[in-house]
Amino acid sequence: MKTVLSISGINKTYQSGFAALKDISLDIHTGEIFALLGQNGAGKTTLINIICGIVKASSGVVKVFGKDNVHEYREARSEVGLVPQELSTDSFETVWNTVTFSRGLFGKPKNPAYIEQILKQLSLWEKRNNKIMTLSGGMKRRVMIAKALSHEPKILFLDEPTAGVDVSLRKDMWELVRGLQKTGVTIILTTHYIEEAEEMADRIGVIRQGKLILVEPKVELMQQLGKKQLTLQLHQPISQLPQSLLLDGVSLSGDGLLITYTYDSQSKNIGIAKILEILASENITFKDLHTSQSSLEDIFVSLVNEKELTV
Ligand SMILES: Nc1ncnc2c1ncn2[C@@H]1O[C@H](COP(=O)(O)OP(=O)(O)OP(=O)(O)O)[C@@H](O)[C@H]1O
Repeated sequence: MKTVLSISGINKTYQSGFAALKDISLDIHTGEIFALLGQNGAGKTTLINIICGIVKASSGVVKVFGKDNVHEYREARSEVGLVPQELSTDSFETVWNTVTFSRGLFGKPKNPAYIEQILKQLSLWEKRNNKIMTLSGGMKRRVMIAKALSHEPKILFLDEPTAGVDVSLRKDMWELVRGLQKTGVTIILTTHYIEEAEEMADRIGVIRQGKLILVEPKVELMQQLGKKQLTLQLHQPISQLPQSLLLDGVSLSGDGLLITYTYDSQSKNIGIAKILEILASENITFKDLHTSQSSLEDIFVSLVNEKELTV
């Protein structure tokens, strides 16, 4: 897999002395959608701003298509588009002028056919002559995307693309991002919404208190998250599990009253029916049984709340 963006050993300590990023290293692959998850203040925007050259790292190296984003700033920056969290456009300008002007800022020659193409792709063509102030919030967000795409970047950063956006617009946005991916753009987005990462991402990174604590392909993460648990509350405590139940995922509580069986739906496991059969054959009776399933949300919350970093 080709690496389009390589981040190594990035640290950022703000002037206030606050260490916002701690030794971040990450490679982004061609054509993937990478979701960076983290709570408020985790460091997501700081990282994106460093990559895009808006904030200076205290140490570390960022390379965009092999170009150092400090020493070869122009080349590196020309490959990157950024849709910032805050909507900032000149309200009195038209959509067309705003997007065209943005392209000019990167020193790219005029290309009306390309601008037309992205405005159509973003369903903004009908509004091309409208002043930005006359557009709805969702349309303004699309204008921000059009601006970010105006100089034909190969990597697009979307910082909280759907913050404060209603459900239907969020779905439209997802469609749009998938469409961009099909045109060969690599996409990195930050989000608070777990479902957004679940829906969109090929890989997920979790950032907590300035540290990148996990990077996983979504499918693998979902398998971890797909864990289920069966809990059996016994009538009588037992001192230890019978030999036939000494299996992976089966455990007994300290008071000998609860047997739990944790399994993941994808992998082979001996099955609930089998466990119940063994219990019956061992004359172990239970008065209650319940199953539970951890969600992506559970895992994420437990990851970001852990006091000490163990990963
Ligand atoms: N210019 C600055 N000076 C000092 N501290 C800053 C500065 N900018 C950001 N920070 C701090 O760095 C930390 C990371 O902020 P950042 O904006 O990167 O977080 P985030 O993960 O994007 O959060 P959110 O989801 O709320 O946007 C926060 O504690 C923030 O207060």
